[in-house]
Amino acid sequence: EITKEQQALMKVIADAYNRHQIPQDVAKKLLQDQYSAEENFLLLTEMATSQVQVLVEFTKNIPGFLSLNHEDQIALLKGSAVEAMFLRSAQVFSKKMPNGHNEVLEDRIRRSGISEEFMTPMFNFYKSIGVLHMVQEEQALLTAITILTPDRPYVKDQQAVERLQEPMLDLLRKLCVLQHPQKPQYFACLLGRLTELRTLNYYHAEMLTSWRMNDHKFTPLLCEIWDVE
Ligand SMILES: CC(C)c1onc(-c2c(Cl)cccc2Cl)c1COc1ccc(-c2ccc3c(C(=O)O)c[nH]c3c2)cc1
Repeated sequence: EITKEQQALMKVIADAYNRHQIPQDVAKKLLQDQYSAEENFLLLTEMATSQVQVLVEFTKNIPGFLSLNHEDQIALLKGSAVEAMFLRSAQVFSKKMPNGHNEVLEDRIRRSGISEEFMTPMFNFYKSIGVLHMVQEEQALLTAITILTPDRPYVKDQQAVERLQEPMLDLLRKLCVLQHPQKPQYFACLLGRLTELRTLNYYHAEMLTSWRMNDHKFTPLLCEIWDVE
C-alpha cells in the first residue's frame, strides 16, 4: 500500500544515496599497506572528510531540506554527521565489501589511537546493524531520518523538520513490512538502532577529546562540523 508519492520519494532518496558515495580511489586507500597508528588515523581522517562531503550532497537531495531555515540546515548536519557516518561505515562492514574493505577498515579503526572502552560499543553497533541485513532503500531512508532529527541542538523550527521526517518514517515502516514480512518487529528494530546511534555520539565526543590530547590534527571540514579547534 505504498502510494505513488511515496514511491517517488523512495526513488529520490535511494538515487541520492547511491549517487553520493566515497570516490573509489579514496576508499581504496584503506588497502594500502602502511599500518602505523599515525597512518591509520590519517587515512580515517581522509575517509571521514570525504564521507562528510558525500553526506552534505546527499542531504541537499532530501526533498524540502533546502527550504528549511539555513541555520537549521547547518544544525541538522552538524548534529547528525557522526551518526550518519556510523551508519555508513556499519553498512561497509555488513555488506562484506568485495575487496575485503571491512576487515581492513576494522583493523585500521582498532589501531588508530581509539581507546579500548569505545571499541566495544562501536563494534557492538556494527554487529547489530550487520545482523539486520538492511536493503539499500532502508539504509538510505534511515540515513535521511537520522539527518532529519528535529531535536538536535540549536534547531529553531523543530516542527518544520518533523514535517519532513514524518513521511520518511511512514515510508520506512511500510517498506519494512514489505521487505521483511517474516519480521513484524523489524521497523521497531531499526528505530532502536537510531537510539543506539545517539549513545555513540557521546563516545565519539570522548574519542575526539582523547585524539586532540595526543595532538592529532583534523581537516578544516571536520573541525567545522565537530566544532574542534
Ligand atoms: C577523523 C577520523 C579519525 C574519524 O573520527 N571518528 C571517526 C568515526 C569512526 Cl572511527 C567510526 C564511525 C564514525 C566516525 Cl565519524 C573517524 C573515521 O570515520 C570514518 C567515516 C567513514 C568511513 C567510510 C565510509 C564509507 C566507506 C566505503 C564505501 O562507501 O564504499 C568504503 N570504506 C568506507 C569508509 C570510514 C571512517
